[in-house]
Amino acid sequence: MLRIAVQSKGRLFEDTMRLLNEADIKIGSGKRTLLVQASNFPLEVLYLRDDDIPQNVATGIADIGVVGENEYVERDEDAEVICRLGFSRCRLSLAIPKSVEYNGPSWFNGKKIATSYPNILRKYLDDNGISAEIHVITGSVEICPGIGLADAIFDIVSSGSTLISNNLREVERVMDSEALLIACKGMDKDKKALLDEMMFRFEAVRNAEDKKYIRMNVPNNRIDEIISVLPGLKSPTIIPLADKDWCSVHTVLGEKRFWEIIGKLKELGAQGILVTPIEKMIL
Ligand SMILES: Nc1ncnc2c1ncn2[C@@H]1O[C@H](COP(=O)(O)OP(=O)(O)OP(=O)(O)O)[C@@H](O)[C@H]1O
Ligand SMILES: O=P(O)(O)OC[C@H]1O[C@H](OP(=O)(O)OP(=O)(O)O)[C@H](O)[C@@H]1O
Ligand SMILES: [Mg+2]
Repeated sequence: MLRIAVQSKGRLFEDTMRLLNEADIKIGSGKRTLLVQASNFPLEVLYLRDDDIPQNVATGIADIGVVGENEYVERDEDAEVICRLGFSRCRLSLAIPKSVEYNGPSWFNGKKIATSYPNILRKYLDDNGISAEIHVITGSVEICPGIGLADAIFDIVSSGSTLISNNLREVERVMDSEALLIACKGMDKDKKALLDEMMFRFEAVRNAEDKKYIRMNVPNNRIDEIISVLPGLKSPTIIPLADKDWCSVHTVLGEKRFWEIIGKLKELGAQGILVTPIEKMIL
């Protein structure tokens, strides 16, 4: 049985549960139960505060865990990164009161900076030869300059709206972050096999994420031209229609050039173009 540490509530919870759900791993929603077993996969979920996830994984209390890169780097625990998950994207930045003039990182010399990430901040200050005081606070960091607790802050920024509503402006972007899947080093063979199975499923969902399955009717005399604009997996599927002059072409399109390719297909005479999402894709 593999044990995964998941944030019990907060920003990471829903996307982590969605990931497990997409891999067809079913977890009951036993409210207030902190250890829940999946009904169709040898996995149990240990719900924790995100701050505690790196240590619990490093010490093998949980075999794997989902945690923000910011927390993983801050805790500096001996767990390994298995993959980047692409959600909970944010950054750790330095911000100062918006009316104050800023002349570069040396501005922070002699200043007091409030943060929940003292280790990452200390490293940044040392790397840049800045001598500043760090005031550690576990939440509501953005309020600190406004109440005279600090001159500046170092905290998570995503849309920037929390900074704006506290009259702050971002001046240095120090680190980008996203959710990570981390694992205990030296997992045994059986657990490693379960992790590989989970990774295979995640991969199948991820491969399909920005892809669409498209079907269209095409006049036979334009098939070669149509195929030349399609970037399909190997080559498109072509199915004859009852009308002998037409056929149905099926393929997979990425979202990036989707509308450009659809435009070309229409120009080349494709009709009745159907677009459907793909749930999983095994390459
Ligand atoms: N505004 C945001 N946009 C995107 N990602 C964010 C944002 N705020 C936080 N995150 C990411 O989500 C993680 C969890 O954030 P959350 O605010 O739920 O943490 P928390 O309050 O420390 O929760 P806990 O109670 O588990 O300690 C952060 O460590 C960060 O990686
Ligand atoms: O740039 P923004 O989009 O405004 O996001 C940044 C804010 O989001 C997080 O807080 P959250 O909203 O999760 O509340 P919390 O302070 O209770 O964790 C983080 O601590 C910042 O305060
Ligand atoms: Mg936390």
